Amino acid sequence: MLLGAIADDFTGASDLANTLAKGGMATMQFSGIGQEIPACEAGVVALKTRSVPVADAVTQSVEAVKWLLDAGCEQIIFKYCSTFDSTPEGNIGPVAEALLDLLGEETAVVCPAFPGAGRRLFMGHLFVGDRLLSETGMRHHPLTPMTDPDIRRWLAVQARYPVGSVTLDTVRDGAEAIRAAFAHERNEGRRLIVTDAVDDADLLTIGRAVAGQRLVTGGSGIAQGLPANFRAQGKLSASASEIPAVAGPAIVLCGSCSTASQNQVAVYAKNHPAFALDPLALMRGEITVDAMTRWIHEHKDQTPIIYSTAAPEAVSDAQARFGRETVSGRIEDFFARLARHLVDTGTSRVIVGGGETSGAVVEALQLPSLQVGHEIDPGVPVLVGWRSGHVGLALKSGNFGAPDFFEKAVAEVGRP
Ligand SMILES: Nc1ncnc2c1ncn2[C@@H]1O[C@H](COP(=O)(O)OP(=O)(O)OP(=O)(O)O)[C@@H](O)[C@H]1O
Ligand SMILES: O=C(O)[C@@H](O)C(=O)CO
Repeated sequence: MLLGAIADDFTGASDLANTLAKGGMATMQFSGIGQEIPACEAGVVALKTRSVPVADAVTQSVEAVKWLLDAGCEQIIFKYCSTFDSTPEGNIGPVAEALLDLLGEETAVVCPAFPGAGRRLFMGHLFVGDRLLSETGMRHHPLTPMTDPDIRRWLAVQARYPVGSVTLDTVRDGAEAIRAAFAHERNEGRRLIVTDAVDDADLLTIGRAVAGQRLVTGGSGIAQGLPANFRAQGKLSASASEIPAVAGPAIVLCGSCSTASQNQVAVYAKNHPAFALDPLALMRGEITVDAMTRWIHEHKDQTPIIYSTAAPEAVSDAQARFGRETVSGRIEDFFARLARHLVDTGTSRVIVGGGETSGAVVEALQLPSLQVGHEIDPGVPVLVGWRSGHVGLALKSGNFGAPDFFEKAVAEVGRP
């Protein structure tokens, strides 16, 4: 393995794995660490560290990176969300600083931009489409509400060391200019350097500038330019990886409350049986995995969707009654147990909406290694794992995908 990555959630991991696979690297996605490593050039370890306590996120990230280094990785990517999902405590700053220390690097780029999904960084400010981050639905995120679009200021609250900045004018001056700007920031004692990128060409330029740096941090966009650095050194094989076909019943599970997910659920529910999981009923123990499975099996020919997706007011109401972590945990746990029960009773294709939800589901399915296949929509590839048979998956980040994403995913997951 040449290039190793840790991602702070599972959909983020498959988003990054998708970028690396499209860049021509033989790529695997791992759930946690310690398993046997199949032959590959890039490996992305999916963690579930976005919303855990800071110390846990740091420990898990450091352990995973040590495992990747042992596997031979020359460069490490720390992948977080293209909407920089984090809180004033972390976890992006503390994890990035711990990795700098581990890797013996003084600086690392910080660039969440992903223009293909409308995330652009200009003058340190993050935009989603034509809106500042804090003016989008991210303001109401159930776990990491993003209320400040200035990534330099938001990261500075989390970080121990002063935060640096390289703006678009320098990026457009080319890779040498970026390297010089990084050196300047380092001399000023600034270690994490928020770097603007507005289009894919900017990300490719930044990719060239960070060739040879041990740590790169960002959204999946930052990885676009990295395969070329390894190819230029003659280190990549030419063969494309292939995934096996997976036939059999599919299920759609959505625990994401993002604006895009709300629309996608509504579109899918027009033509498929749909069950809205009510968090209050779940908390009262009125919905069981057994009962849900019976309902799903009755409708299995029409590929039903189960969703907890709800509007911000309903989410706040449930959180106010039971506490944010408690209600999130209960919903994630339900989806996880349901997915495991379904796969163990014949479902072979699982489409999940939401990063935390995907993490809970993949962990419950105990799929240590996932092969990365073709792209369904930007940032969402088809994945295939093994649990007493092949299991096809799509893990959709909350805000990714076209309105008809779930319909498309049902058609694409399982296709080799
Ligand atoms: N109706 C609800 N009320 C309260 N919390 C909910 C509700 N539905 C889902 N949740 C919780 O909100 C969180 C949503 O996070 P998740 O990462 O799955 O989606 P997302 O943030 O939209 O996706 P991504 O992280 O990929 O952008 C989960 O912990 C989930 O259990
Ligand atoms: O970067 C993104 O937006 C996604 O890969 C993600 O991490 C959402 O959970």
